[in-house]
Amino acid sequence: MTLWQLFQKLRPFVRPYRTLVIATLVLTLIGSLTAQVNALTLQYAVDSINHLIKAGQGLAQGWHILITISAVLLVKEVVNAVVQFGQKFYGERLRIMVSQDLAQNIIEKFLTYRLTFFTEDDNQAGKLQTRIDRGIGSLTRLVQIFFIDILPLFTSAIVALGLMFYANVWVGTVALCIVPVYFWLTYIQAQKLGGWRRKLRQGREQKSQGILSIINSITVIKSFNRENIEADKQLGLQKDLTQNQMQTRQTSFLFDGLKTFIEQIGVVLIIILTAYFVLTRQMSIGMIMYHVLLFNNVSAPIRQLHRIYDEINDAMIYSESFFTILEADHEIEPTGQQKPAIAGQFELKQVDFHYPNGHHALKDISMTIRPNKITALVGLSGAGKTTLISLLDKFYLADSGSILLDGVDLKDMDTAYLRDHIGLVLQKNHIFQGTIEENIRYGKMNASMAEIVEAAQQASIHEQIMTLEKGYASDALLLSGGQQQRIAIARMFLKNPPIIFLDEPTASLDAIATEQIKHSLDQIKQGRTVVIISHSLSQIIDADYTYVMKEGRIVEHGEHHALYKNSQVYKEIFNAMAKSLNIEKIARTLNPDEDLTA
Ligand SMILES: Nc1ncnc2c1ncn2[C@@H]1O[C@H](COP(=O)(O)OP(=O)(O)OP(=O)(O)O)[C@@H](O)[C@H]1O
Repeated sequence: MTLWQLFQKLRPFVRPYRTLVIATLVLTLIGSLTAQVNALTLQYAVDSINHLIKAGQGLAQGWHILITISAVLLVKEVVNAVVQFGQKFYGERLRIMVSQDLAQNIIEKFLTYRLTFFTEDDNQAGKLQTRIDRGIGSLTRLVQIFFIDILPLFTSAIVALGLMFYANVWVGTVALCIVPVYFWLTYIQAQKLGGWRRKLRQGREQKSQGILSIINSITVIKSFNRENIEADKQLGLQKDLTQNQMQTRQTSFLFDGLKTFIEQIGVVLIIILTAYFVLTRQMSIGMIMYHVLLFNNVSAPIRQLHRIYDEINDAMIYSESFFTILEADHEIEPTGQQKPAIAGQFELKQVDFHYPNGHHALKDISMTIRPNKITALVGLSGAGKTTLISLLDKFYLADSGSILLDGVDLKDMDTAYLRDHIGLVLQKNHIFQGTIEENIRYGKMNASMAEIVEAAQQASIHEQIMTLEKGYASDALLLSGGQQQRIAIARMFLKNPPIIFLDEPTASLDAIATEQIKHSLDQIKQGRTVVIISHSLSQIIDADYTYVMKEGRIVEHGEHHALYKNSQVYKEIFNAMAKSLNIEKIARTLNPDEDLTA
């Protein structure tokens, strides 16, 4: 991306703050004029005093000069203070507002993206966050650099150069000739530093990632006694970082020295040239100070050039990936228009699905999920059960074949409408940062407290919530895994949808909680379309109809008894589940007197 393209992309974000931009520009112009006042005043002071001395006059006649200088400098300082404050304040305000809009825009945008976007390798949680953070950081820095650094400094430099040319073409030309040398040195410096600075940043990121990883894996590290290995890993990173820092500093100091040298040569040349004009009576002596101070204003922005160059380069790199995310319109979740009355009958016809990484997860799936019935999906790990539910919820679209809900193709159905009618409880707990109340309310944003309590009671978690000091205002993330799962179930009770997908809803619960929830789930299953994935015998037996999946295909289906009698895979899985439960021993424990072999 070129700088011009970058500015074009930033324009819509800056446009709403036109007044701020204009105010900053006006102040910048005033600032660049006041920046030249010192040079003018000093020239006036030197020439006037020189004139007095030549005329044999003293302090008595010079008072007015001192008063004029003091008044001019005082007014200039006051104006300058106001201008600088306004300029920094408006510039900073602009930066903050643009940063806020960029952040909000990208969040609003990627919330509309389909699930495949989030499962792409480049968009994993940490990576996506870093790309967004860095993008916003560098883009707002660019706005800041432009309005707070570049614009005032360069305007002042151009005005100073103009004044030098106006005073004398030769002096102006000397000042102008120094600029390309400076530019060239800065360019080389930025080139050399660019790579190292990037490595430095990467090193710092790796270091903080490393610390994070240690904190996250502290239990494993300690249980394996691997503290020394982890410390050594960090030492390696630290050494690279230190070496990089030293190299960066070395180069910086070298070039800073070179640039100061060139700048001083410029100053000396200007003094010599102006002195020549003074001695040949073409200029007054005050012009020496005048030119030196103006030249200082010319070289000031160039001194910062390598930093600015570097930051612009960074901004271009990071903002590229930021805008890739922001402009990924092809990732926007597709939606149809239809909003039919939902009875809850799914019809799948020859559905095929590949994940974005190419994994063929569903193959030629044809099945019917009936309303008011419980349909179980059974299969070994990785068979494709969760994937199938994801397609029913339109998280992914089938590659081929069709999925109909009450006769309407899911592709033609309004996606938000569809999801309003589906309740999803997954095997992983989905608890947001916040209170228990907020977490349950997620199922129905305008629910009353009474409804929330009722939902919690249905999910058998109310009593436990009441034992907490803060009750429903307690931090939901502090609950145990089982309790969190029941909060998720309460959320679904509150949503009260006609279709329910349960993906191992009791997998993380203890036996008693499972039993309590089983009762609640039995209640909510009434009169709805329920699809349940479970490795629990009792839940599978309860299903009205069962589909058995293997390696992405439906291999068997039927009602429990018939299926068990006539199937292979189902029988195998069912027997294995029963065996793992050690049913014989359990039965003997429960009925010690019964002859189990009879
Ligand atoms: N986001 C993904 N990208 C690529 N492959 C995936 C993704 N999610 C799942 N898979 C793969 O698709 C296959 C089916 O996974 P799925 O989660 O549907 O299985 P499952 O039957 O629900 O298993 P389990 O009982 O362990 O939850 C697996 O081989 C899995 O590795």
